[in-house]
Amino acid sequence: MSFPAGPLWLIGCGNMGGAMLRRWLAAGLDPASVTVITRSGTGAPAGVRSLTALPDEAAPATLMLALKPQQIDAAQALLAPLQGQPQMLLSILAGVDHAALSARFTADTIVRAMPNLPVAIGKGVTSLYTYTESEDAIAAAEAFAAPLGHYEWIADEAHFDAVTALAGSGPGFVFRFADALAQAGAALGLPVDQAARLAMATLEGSAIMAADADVSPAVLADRVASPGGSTREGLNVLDRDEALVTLLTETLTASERRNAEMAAAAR
Ligand SMILES: NC(=O)C1=CN([C@@H]2O[C@H](COP(=O)(O)OP(=O)(O)OC[C@H]3O[C@@H](n4cnc5c(N)ncnc54)[C@H](OP(=O)(O)O)[C@@H]3O)[C@@H](O)[C@H]2O)C=CC1
Ligand SMILES: O=C(O)[C@@H]1CCC=N1
Repeated sequence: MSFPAGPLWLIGCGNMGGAMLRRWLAAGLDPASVTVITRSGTGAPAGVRSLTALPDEAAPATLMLALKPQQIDAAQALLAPLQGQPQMLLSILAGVDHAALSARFTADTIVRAMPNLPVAIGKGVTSLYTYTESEDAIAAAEAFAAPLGHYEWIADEAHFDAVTALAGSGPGFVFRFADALAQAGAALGLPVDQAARLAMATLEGSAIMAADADVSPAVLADRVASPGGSTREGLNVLDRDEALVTLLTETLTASERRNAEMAAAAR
């Protein structure tokens, strides 16, 4: 799948915008077609035009908002003099909904995308949402999403904050789990660096195996747990009163609520 024709401008290019752009460049996007606009003029990959103000040029084919949700008003002010309108406005702003975007920006098509950090290695998850039924616009959005890893369309925008909590923030929770696993090993007396290495390699192998398996992670967990053995004793702790499920439900609920707050602030 090739990238849509025409220029791509990014407003903001930090942790996430930078990760996406670097992946696109690695997948063959022409750096000469890309412009990054930030306040500091930093963060753009080599070969990409980096500006601190809107250029005196016609609107690009694709305009991506990659600054913080709290910076949406600054983006609106920056883009006010834009000449014409982009074919696609791609927003990765957590929480900020289609209505808030369309009240501030004009584009042939507005697409919300919620990536996660592993897009940097082409193993990300990107959730997409749009009102449009234009096949060309949908194909253009998918052309940007495909090099990033797994992507799917979310049918109901009301689910977008939950999707953001699960997959957008998810790597943060998984990284924290990896750290906790290592800390728990160290608490049992293992050298700290060895516990960290073992935890990370265990997570890597388990994630790859679960992703490729034809059975659920729950079934795989039971395969690790020999009857009467030690894994079952550990699983009993995680399963007692659904402790882990309860903790993660609370975790996602808190993130989802924050996304909703940011959405409300942007309306
Ligand atoms: N980090 C993640 O894992 C994920 C983030 N997101 C979303 O991605 C967006 C960006 O997050 P993240 O990359 O982490 O944030 P960062 O703080 O790393 O990056 C923000 C970028 O916006 C630029 N910026 C800030 N203000 C302006 C402005 N007024 N005009 C132009 N550029 C500006 C910053 O550069 P400068 O300061 O030089 O202007 C910087 O390049 C957020 O909306 C977030 O919800 C979505 C999914 C996952
Ligand atoms: O923390 C945030 O607000 C963003 C949204 C998903 C991941 N990072």
